[in-house]
Amino acid sequence: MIPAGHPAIPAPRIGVLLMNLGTPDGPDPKSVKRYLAEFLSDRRVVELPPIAWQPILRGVILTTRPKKSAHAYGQVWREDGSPLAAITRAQALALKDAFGDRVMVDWAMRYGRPAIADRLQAMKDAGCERVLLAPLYPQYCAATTATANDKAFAKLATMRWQPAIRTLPPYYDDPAYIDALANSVREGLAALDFTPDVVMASFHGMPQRTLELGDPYHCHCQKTARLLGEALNMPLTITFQSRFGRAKWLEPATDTVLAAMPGRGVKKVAIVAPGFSADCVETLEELTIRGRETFEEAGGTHFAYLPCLNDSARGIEMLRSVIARELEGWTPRP
Ligand SMILES: C=CC1=C(C)c2cc3[nH]c(cc4nc(cc5[nH]c(cc1n2)c(C)c5CCC(=O)O)C(CCC(=O)O)=C4C)c(C)c3C=C
Ligand SMILES: [Fe+2]
Ligand SMILES: [Fe+2]
Repeated sequence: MIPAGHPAIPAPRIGVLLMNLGTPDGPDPKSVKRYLAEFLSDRRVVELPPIAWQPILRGVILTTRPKKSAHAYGQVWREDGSPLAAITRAQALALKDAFGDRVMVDWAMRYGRPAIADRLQAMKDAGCERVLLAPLYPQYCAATTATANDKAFAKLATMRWQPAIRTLPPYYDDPAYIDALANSVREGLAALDFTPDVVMASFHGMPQRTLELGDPYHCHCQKTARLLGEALNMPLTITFQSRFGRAKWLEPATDTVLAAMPGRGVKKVAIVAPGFSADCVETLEELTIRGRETFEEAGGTHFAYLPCLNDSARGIEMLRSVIARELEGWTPRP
């Protein structure tokens, strides 16, 4: 029995915390510098000893890149903020409606705001005794999935009374994800006023060394592209974008392929970015703006970028189904 005067124990709730990468607070060099300093100091992202890396980061990268990146962000910034943050927020709201009162859905960013630690605390304060951490990356990468989970676990390490925790596994080959992508690409292609010679699947890159050290990201991307191609019944050209730094990154590089295709007679291209759960600076600026320029300057005549699943009805239904499966058995106590 609860003694008189003791606060009633609230009904146990389930929390789902969507976690994405993070983005600057504004499209200005100062905000971008703060964001990049945190992001690129993460040893899951740049796997170099700090004593070698920090002088390069502080001396060269943070004095040159923020201005260039701020320009890129400025070209895609929306009235409601950074596309990545606005879309992740919209995904959380839509999933909240989909799950109803039983589940508290919230969102947080690995770098910047809203912080994972704050949102996890808010879930605990709201009575969530069970929390699913959901890194929104279909393909597992230590630099994205693991570091988001690490950040949540670091907060849990400070809690006396932790909620029970599960993490969302990567869903790169989940039929719900492949079907949603295939339907979205089919619809996108049908709406074009041209038939592409090539459909490209561009994934974010990572250093080649990371693959050699055992990161499954490259294999996950390959499998997603194979299954998507099979579902669409068409060959896809897989490429890796966003190369950073001097080390060798996964190949073939998206920009190199775009520059070479027109010379080989490929003048019409459509690009999809299946590794991004939300459109962001990497898809909206690097692919849609710079990718198009590269392709057209090389002689390409038709270019289309097909959007990510974002908070579309089929994107939300896909997320709902992969999340719901991980919540099984977590029915509230009577
Ligand atoms: C989807 C998976 C991603 C992987 C894998 C990844 C690895 C990775 N990224 C960098 C460096 C940068 N990435 C940047 C932006 C960015 N990266 C991802 C996703 C992955 N990154 C997203 C969703 C975004 C967009 C963020 C946004 O605000 O819209 C940037 C910042 C932009 C810029 O200055 O160009 C950098 C830098 C490294 C080194 C890396 C290594 C494994
Ligand atoms: Fe990145
Ligand atoms: Fe980029």
